[in-house]
Amino acid sequence: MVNPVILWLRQDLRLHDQPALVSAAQAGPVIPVYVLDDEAPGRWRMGAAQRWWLHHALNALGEALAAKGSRLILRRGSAVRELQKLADETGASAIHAIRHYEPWWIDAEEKLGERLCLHDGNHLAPLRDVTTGSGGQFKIYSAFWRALSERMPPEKPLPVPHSLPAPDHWPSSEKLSGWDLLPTNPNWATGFAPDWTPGEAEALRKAKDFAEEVGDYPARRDMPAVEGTSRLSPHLHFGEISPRSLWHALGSGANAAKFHKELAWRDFTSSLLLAMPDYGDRNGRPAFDKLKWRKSAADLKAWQQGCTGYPIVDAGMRQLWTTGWMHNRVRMIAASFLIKHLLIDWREGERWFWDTLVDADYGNNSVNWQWVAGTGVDSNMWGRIMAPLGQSEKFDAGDYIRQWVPELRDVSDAQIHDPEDRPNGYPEKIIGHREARERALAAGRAIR
Ligand SMILES: Cc1cc2nc3c(=O)[nH]c(=O)nc-3n(C[C@H](O)[C@H](O)[C@H](O)COP(=O)(O)OP(=O)(O)OC[C@H]3O[C@@H](n4cnc5c(N)ncnc54)[C@H](O)[C@@H]3O)c2cc1C
Repeated sequence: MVNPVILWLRQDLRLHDQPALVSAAQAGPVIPVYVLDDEAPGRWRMGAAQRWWLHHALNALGEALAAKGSRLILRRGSAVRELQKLADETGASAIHAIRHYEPWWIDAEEKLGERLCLHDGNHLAPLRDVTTGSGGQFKIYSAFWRALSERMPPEKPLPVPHSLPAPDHWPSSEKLSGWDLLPTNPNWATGFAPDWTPGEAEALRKAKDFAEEVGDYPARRDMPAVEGTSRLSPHLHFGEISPRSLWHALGSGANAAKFHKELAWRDFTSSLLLAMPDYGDRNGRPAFDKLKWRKSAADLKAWQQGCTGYPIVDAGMRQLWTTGWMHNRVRMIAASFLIKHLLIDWREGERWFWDTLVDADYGNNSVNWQWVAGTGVDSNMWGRIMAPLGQSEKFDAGDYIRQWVPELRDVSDAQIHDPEDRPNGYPEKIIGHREARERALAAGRAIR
């Protein structure tokens, strides 16, 4: 009898280009398992919007595995404990998994020891190998990109194995419905379903469709009113499509060059976590530890609920609440507004995004928040204060605002970015731009 092997699935919920799956299938009968681990990440346990996604993604993966004569085993608790238990129960000889860079996963991987066979596959390149001349992690994206580009294009994606050998006896599995991942009472996710279909099949379909449009990406990616980006971020976060599959789906021509460069940001943020695992909690520049943040529950709530009186900010925050996603340009504007206009600690915004984004990703979220704040190792730009009204006009956000802020539905193009009359109870500005700017600059000067 050949001992089975465990395939430990995390943010790599796919069958195509799945090196851990391919190796496991070559080694023996495969037991695919997903462990819902709310212990290891501590305060970074999966947020509510991600849980909605996870429920549907696991359903889809279970069906895809069943079509191959396999199953998805579900367990809940500490991943290390549950995997050790499962290995003892089944006599599994090894655990195969794709490498991840969140600090809690690195810790779990170390605890599993020699039993664990790790494979690269969720990034464009193995990130421990993309280093500076002195062997450290890059702190600046442009330098990281130069080093990564030398290794591009990435390796060709692996095909789905023809068959998945099943064990003689399947171990027990928990029921997905028992995990209560979907919101009830109230069901705040009713706006998610029209926008999203979690799962590998949809991720691959979207990548194929986007290949037709990728040439327009540079011109359209900053315009929130048009669908000019791939909207693949939650699929990438949950590993329903691998970045190298996506790279190759779009071709290596000049058309896709800008997109490839944006996709590489994902690799950069994971790579930065290797050097600074607590980046989600700690200023990249310690000088900012002394910054006097304002504590205002009322202002934070106004921002979260999209009631700041700045239409572009409010549209973004309402898009986020309704759909679990926000356009990248608007994420920058809304984040800058919280940090600079309201002078509220970037970590408050980061936590809100963590709970409300379907694509919430420890590396991408923390690095981008710190980048906008100017507190990060990759930016020193406290003084860069985005002007929300100017940004709204520049990127032609009128129709986007009308879509997400119904109070302003009938406002003219001339008025939409900063309506003089505030129709239908739309609030006055929470603070004037000039006043906010001066306050933020003064706070920055005080820590010099
Ligand atoms: C304050 C703030 C917080 C953010 N939090 C997250 C987050 O939690 N999760 C997340 O995936 N992205 C985050 N981003 C980055 C970016 O906004 C999203 O990746 C992007 O909007 C997703 O939409 P898309 O898939 O259509 O992007 P596309 O433009 O189609 O890009 C394709 C992919 O490239 C990667 N990518 C693109 N831009 C970035 C970037 N700046 N940083 C890292 N990866 C990038 C993403 O995986 C994205 O899906 C954040 C940005 C800001 C300013």
